[in-house]
Amino acid sequence: MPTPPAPPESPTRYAVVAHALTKVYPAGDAPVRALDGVDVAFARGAFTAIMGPSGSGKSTLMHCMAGLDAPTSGSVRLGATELTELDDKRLTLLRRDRIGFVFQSFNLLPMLTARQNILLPAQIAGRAVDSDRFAHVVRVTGLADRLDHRPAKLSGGQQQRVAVARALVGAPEVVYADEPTGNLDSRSGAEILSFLRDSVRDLGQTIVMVTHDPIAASYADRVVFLRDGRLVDDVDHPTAQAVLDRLAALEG
Ligand SMILES: Nc1ncnc2c1ncn2[C@@H]1O[C@H](COP(=O)(O)OP(=O)(O)OP(=O)(O)O)[C@@H](O)[C@H]1O
Repeated sequence: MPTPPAPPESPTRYAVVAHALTKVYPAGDAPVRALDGVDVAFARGAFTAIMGPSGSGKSTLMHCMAGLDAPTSGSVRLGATELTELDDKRLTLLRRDRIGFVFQSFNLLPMLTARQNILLPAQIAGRAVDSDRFAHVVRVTGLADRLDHRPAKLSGGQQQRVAVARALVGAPEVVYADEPTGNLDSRSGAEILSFLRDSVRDLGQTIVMVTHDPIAASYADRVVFLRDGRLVDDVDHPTAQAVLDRLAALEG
């Protein structure tokens, strides 16, 4: 079935727009519909969390929106670019040049210093880093006196701060954070979430975060909820309690 085009306002108000997004994993007689017609738009300069019960499709949605996985049907736009029309090579370039990533497992290169890790994506892309932005990101993440340390000499919280700085320094159109506090103690996790929130407020960054944690979600401007591959709820200015209540309702 042909997919209707994404809404025309997407290049301006929204950083990312998914329309009628469906992902089916073949599994013999019982294929899994991980996404089942999702329509969602992520506003520029906003921090949005994606939540839902285990298996509801959160990771699949993020992977399809980030060009890491191809949907079965539907459309994903980053700005004015339709991701589903791009071949693998162009998707790789788009991820490199226009998207930042923060993963649960930090994903730093152990032989490089914090500074080298932060600058690596720009270096690979042959892109100059704005020195004011670098200084700002280093200052807000509190890494100024750690820049010459290798990851093994940094705590988990500091390593994740490096990963956040790396994602932010190139001012990507969107940063996807996948359980960014999953490996951190609560104090380090709160710091990382504050950096993410501040980067939205101070730098106008757009962030989309998958999380299981209602407290983490309460740092976001908005939480969208998935169940069985469908978008079923949406909360603005969430409190941890409001998120817990919605999750309980979804899981009940
Ligand atoms: N590569 C795959 N092959 C087959 N099925 C898959 C694959 N990846 C995900 N699925 C299935 O798709 C559904 C959605 O999975 P997904 O990982 O997106 O959910 P999730 O909400 O992120 O889950 P969790 O909170 O447990 O990480 C699940 O039923 C899952 O088993």
